[in-house]
Order: sequence, then structure tokens, then C-alpha cells
Amino acid sequence: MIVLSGMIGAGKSSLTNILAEHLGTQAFYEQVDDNPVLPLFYANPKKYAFLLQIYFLNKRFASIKRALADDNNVLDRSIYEDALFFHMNAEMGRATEQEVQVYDELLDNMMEELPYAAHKKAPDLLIHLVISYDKMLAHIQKRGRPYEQPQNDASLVDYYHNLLDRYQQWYQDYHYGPKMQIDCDKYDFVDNLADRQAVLRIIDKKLQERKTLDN
Ligand SMILES: Nc1ncnc2c1ncn2[C@@H]1O[C@H](COP(=O)(O)OP(=O)(O)OP(=O)(O)O)[C@@H](O)[C@H]1O
Ligand SMILES: Nc1nc(=O)c2ncn([C@H]3C[C@H](O)[C@@H](CO)O3)c2[nH]1
Repeated sequence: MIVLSGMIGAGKSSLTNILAEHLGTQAFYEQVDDNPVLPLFYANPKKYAFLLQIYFLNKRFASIKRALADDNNVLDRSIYEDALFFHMNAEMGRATEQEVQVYDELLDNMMEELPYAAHKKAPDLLIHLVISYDKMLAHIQKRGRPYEQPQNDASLVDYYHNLLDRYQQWYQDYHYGPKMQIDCDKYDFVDNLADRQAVLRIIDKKLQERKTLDN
């Protein structure tokens, strides 16, 4: 299983689609547009942070179990990022200490049940998308989900900056298996075919290196 990580709007769903098609495997997307809790969270984070977190955890766990059925399936966000979001929201006063404790214990419990945990196997590859604030904002504006727009809610500027700051440390600390980064400011894999092919070559090379190591 290959998992993508990175900031809101970095391009995970787009690259998930491109990569799964390239590898002839299945893509598994994060539940966003049909997620009833997400708009509630953005409108009232304090009330809905915990519920949203449980919602995502449940859906992500179900996707992982299905994605593990075949090799090289692609998942558009890793379960390892969930706590990054929740802990930051908790520090902003949007969750109680008890909610954090319940969530962390539940997450640990669920991680122990994942088939790859049982076999001491992490995702085969984590692909982390690195992006600047300005580029990320341009993507968010292009996509146009109303509740993610800073012009509708100025507090999102700080929220996005803080998340972006934490993501780099999160990637440095990720130690569960092979990992790599793609620079989304450099490669426009959505609209530029040459960039897309370059990104796929970089990923193929990494997958090949890993195969060689396994044999
Ligand atoms: N490299 C890119 N070049 C141009 N546009 C891009 C690029 N990556 C993503 N986009 C555009 O940015 C928007 C967000 O991309 P996408 O939905 O793939 O991001 P995401 O990381 O999955 O976001 P989220 O975490 O919010 O689900 C889409 O409109 C997509 O077409
Ligand atoms: N609070 C919170 N916790 C999460 O674990 C989480 N995972 C994703 N998201 C938000 C970001 C995008 O708006 C949208 C799509 O990624 O969903 C999250 N928000």
C-alpha cells in the first residue's frame, strides 16, 4: 500500500488518481464532499473537532482495510496525520484533555488491529507532498470549497500557517517505513504532462529501490 500525505489542497487526491492509474491499482479517497461533519467543524470547530476526528478515523480505518487487499493500492491520506490535526486543534482549545486522551487511546488500539501492524509492516511507501502557503491557498481557492476559504473566515490564515509549520516536523519524525517528498511548487502534475511524467519517474524509481532491497 502506498499512502500520500500533505497539507490541505496540496494535491493528494489528484496524485492518488494519477498514481493508481499509472500502477493499474485502486485509489482510495478521503471522504470529503460527502462528509456531513466537515462543514459543521469549520463553522463551529470547538463543538465538532472531536466528532470530526472520530468520523475521519473510522472512515480511514475502513479504507485501509480495503486498500490492503492488493499490492500498491493508493490511499490519499495517511492515518499517521490524523493526530497532527487533532493535537493542533486541541492546543487551540477546540478539544478537552479527556477527548484527546480518549482519541489517542482509540487510535493506538486501532493501529494495533491493522493487518500491517500485526505483520510489523508499515505502508510500502509514504509520499509526502510539500507545498508553500501561497501555492496551497491558490489550490484551495481553485477548488472552491466555501468553508475552506480565508475570505469567508479570516482565522483560517493562522490555522493553515500553523498546520503547514507542523507538517515538516511531522514528516521528519515519520519512521514507520520508506518515505519520500514531492515538491508541489516545482511540479505541476495536474496540468503539465512533462511534470506529471517526471513525478511518476521519481516514484517508480523509489518503488524499484524498495523492491530491490526486499529481494
Ligand atoms: N500540482 C498541481 N498543479 C495545479 N493544480 C493542482 C495541483 N495539485 C492540485 N491541484 C488542484 O488543487 C486542488 C486541490 O487538489 P487535491 O484535491 O488533489 O488536494 P488534496 O491534497 O487532496 O486536498 P485535501 O487535503 O483538502 O483533500 C484541485 O482543484 C486540484 O486540481
Ligand atoms: N480537523 C481535521 N482533522 C483531520 O484529521 C482531518 N483530515 C482532513 N481534514 C480536513 C482538511 C480539509 O479541509 C479536508 C480534506 O482533507 O478535511 C481534517 N480536519
